[in-house]
Order: sequence, then structure tokens, then C-alpha cells
Amino acid sequence: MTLALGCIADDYTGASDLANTLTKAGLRTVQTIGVPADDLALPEVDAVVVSLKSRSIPAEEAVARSREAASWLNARGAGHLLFKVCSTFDSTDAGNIGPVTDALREDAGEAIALVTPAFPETARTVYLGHLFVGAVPLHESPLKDHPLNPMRDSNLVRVLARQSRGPVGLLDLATVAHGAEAVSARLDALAREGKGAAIADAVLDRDLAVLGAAALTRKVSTGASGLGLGLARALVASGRVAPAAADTDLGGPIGGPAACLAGSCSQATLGQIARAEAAMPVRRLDPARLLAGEDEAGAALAWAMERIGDGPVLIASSAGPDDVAAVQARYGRDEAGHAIEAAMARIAEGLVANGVRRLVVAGGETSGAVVDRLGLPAFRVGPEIAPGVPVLRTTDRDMWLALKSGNFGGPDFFTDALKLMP
Ligand SMILES: Nc1ncnc2c1ncn2[C@@H]1O[C@H](COP(=O)(O)OP(=O)(O)OP(=O)(O)O)[C@@H](O)[C@H]1O
Ligand SMILES: O=C(O)[C@@H](O)C(=O)CO
Repeated sequence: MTLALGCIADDYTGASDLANTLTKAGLRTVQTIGVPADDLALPEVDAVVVSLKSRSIPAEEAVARSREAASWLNARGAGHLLFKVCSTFDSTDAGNIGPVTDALREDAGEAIALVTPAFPETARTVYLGHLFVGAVPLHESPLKDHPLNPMRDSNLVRVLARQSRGPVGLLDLATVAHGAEAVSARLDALAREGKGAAIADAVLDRDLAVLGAAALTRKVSTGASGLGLGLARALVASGRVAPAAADTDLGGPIGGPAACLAGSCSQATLGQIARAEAAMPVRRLDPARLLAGEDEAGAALAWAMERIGDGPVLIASSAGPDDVAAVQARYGRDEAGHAIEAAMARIAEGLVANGVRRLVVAGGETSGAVVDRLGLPAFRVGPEIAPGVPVLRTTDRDMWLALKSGNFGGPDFFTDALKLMP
């Protein structure tokens, strides 16, 4: 297998978002969980997206895991490496976007990496280095209250510089408007000035096509699915990949009980849970009881098993910013997050042990905890439920999953997802 594109995603929902985008753009793509074992049978593909759970771990660990993924992808001949980060640039001043980008770039012998989280299809645009989420700058968006990495600065040149080894430059929209050669020339100039990375503006899909073509002339870039789209288009346009139709033969219906789990506290997920109340029984975990050591997971599982024969159920820990802040103040941010993720993983394990083969999970960290506990090795990519969220089919057993990035999906996401998981 010689890969046209090797991708390293810093969380599992982000990985399925990227796998969805690449598939839609005509690249045969598979999503693996972690760095695959050498004996994992993978179909013939153009792109592999290695899913890591490295967004919120110490920077040196994120660098080590990303390097391991890069070695695996390089050994399969990957022509270009994309480090997939969140379209809202989720990170802290301690990392991990800067340290991982620096490491992958240096290992590849490159002087500078193009970096952009722009993904216009989901209303993430970058102008003069400032990230906008819909109509508001990042620091005014709900991301300012993210439970793990509150984003309070919209100037990504500044944000990335605080977590990078060297200075960071800007590739402005005026340069992007002049095309891929102008972008490449500007990258060279910024590298000569000693910049190790450049935040690239992009407002429309056509900007992504330019950035993708410019990025492809180097070995490493960093971005969200928008840059993935640009790279995929450039690979197809250059003839390096023959566009393939999406894989429609993922296996037949699976049926049986279905369940949804939500650990994301994003505004979008909170709205989707409220809407789901009209369609299915919803159980809300009590984080204070859970963190006090009560068996909330066991109780939720027993609750689910009483109802699951009648239709899908939803179990959610999700809460609004004030409640999240109160839990974190009492138990600590990481402790609370990890304990809730572990409870969700336990619930998922119990559900699957009791026959659930159709599972929807909301939240990147939550999805990581669940998928790891279930020991799923890789996914094939099915139809799109909403921009950035595909249906996934496990490669080693009959199971449908949907891993929803916190901010993605329409108001009826949970029922929309289950409709596509027969
Ligand atoms: N009620 C709560 N109080 C405090 N923390 C919570 C609560 N519910 C969930 N969490 C934690 O908040 C974090 C949510 O992160 P997660 O990545 O799952 O969602 P997200 O950030 O919205 O999704 P994405 O990364 O895909 O955008 C997890 O660590 C989860 O355990
Ligand atoms: O890029 C995004 O916004 C998503 O794919 C994601 O990474 C959220 O965790």
C-alpha cells in the first residue's frame, strides 16, 4: 500500500470528520484507532487517518505518539502528512498543536509548516490570522467556555506562537488570492525570516484548494478538515489520485438495540440532547454523585437495559458552563473530565455486552474513551449524517458508530444519526 496522504488526528471525532471529508473528495480512506498493529488487514486506500487521543495530554506524550503515527504512515510511503487539529484550534499555551507541528516538521526536514483550522463548510473561517466561528471571533464563541481548553484569544498567530518553539508568521488572504505559487513563495520568505509555522487565512472553499496545492509541495502541514479538502482536491487535480466513488458496500443492516452517549458540553450538543427528549428516553448522569464515588455508571446502565428493548436511549453527562465550572472547582478539571469519560466508557462496554451494535457518541474525548474501551481497531467511512460527521462501520465486527464532534450536527442529530444506522 502506498499512501497519497497520511493523517494524524488529535482526537477520534476529528479523525472521522477528516475521513468523511477525504472520502467525499474522492479519496479511498480508512480511519484507524491508534497506530495500527502491523498485522491489521486494511483495504487498498489512498489515505489513512490515524486517530490519536492526544489533544489534551502532556505535550511530550502527544509528540511521541504523533511521531509513532508518522513513522507508520511514512513506512507506507505517505506522500504528505497532515496533522489534523480542531477547527476551533482547541489547545492550551502548553500545546499540543505547536509542539507536534514543530516535531513532525523537523523530522521531515522542512523549515516551515502551513497551519490553518479554516473549514468554511462548518463556518470556521480565518482572516488576518483571526479565527471566526460563524459570525463571531473565537473568543466570543461558546468555545470560550470549553471544559478542557477554553479558547479566549482569536489571534491564532499569537496562540500558536505561545506554544511553538519559534516565531509564527501569517499567510494573509491577499496572498492566498494570488494562488498556490504565491503562497509557496510567501512560505519560503517566512521561513527565511526564521518562522517555523504560518497561519493561513481561508474564507471560502476555493482558498482551501489554493492552500492544499501549496501545502502539497512540502511534506507536512497542520489543519482541520478544510485543509484536508484542499489537499484531497490537489491530489486529484495533479493526477496523483484517481477519484473514487464513496464506498457504498459497507455491509448490510445490523439492527438490534441502539444507544446514544453524550459527554460533550458544547452548546450544539446541549441543544441536541434537549431535542432528543421528544424522541427517546434521556438519562442525565449526576457528575457530583459520580465524582463522590457513587455507582452512577452502573445505575445508568441498569436504567438503559430496562428500556432498550423498546427503542434507542440517550445517556448524557453534558451540562452548561456554570454547572461544569462548579464541578471543576470542586474536583479539578482533569479529574472531573477523566472520571466522567471513564463512566461513559463503562456504560458503553455494558451496552455492547448486552447487544447494542448501533452507538452514537457526542464529544471527542468521550468518543476516545468509549472507542478505546471497546477495543475497536479501525473504521470504514459511510454516509454523512451532518457536515463533519459520517456513519462508521467497524472493520473487525458488525457494528455501526457515529462519533460526533461537540460542535457539529443539526438540532435533531441523534435521530438523524440513528436513521442512517440500520
Ligand atoms: N457535567 C460535566 N462537568 C464537567 N465536565 C464534564 C461534564 N460532562 C462532561 N465533561 C467532560 O468534558 C469533556 C468534554 O470533552 P469532549 O471532547 O468529549 O467534548 P467536546 O470538546 O465538546 O467535543 P469535541 O472535542 O469533539 O469538540 C470531557 O472530558 C468530559 O468528560
Ligand atoms: O475540526 C473539528 O472541529 C472537529 O473535527 C474536531 O476536531 C472536534 O473535536
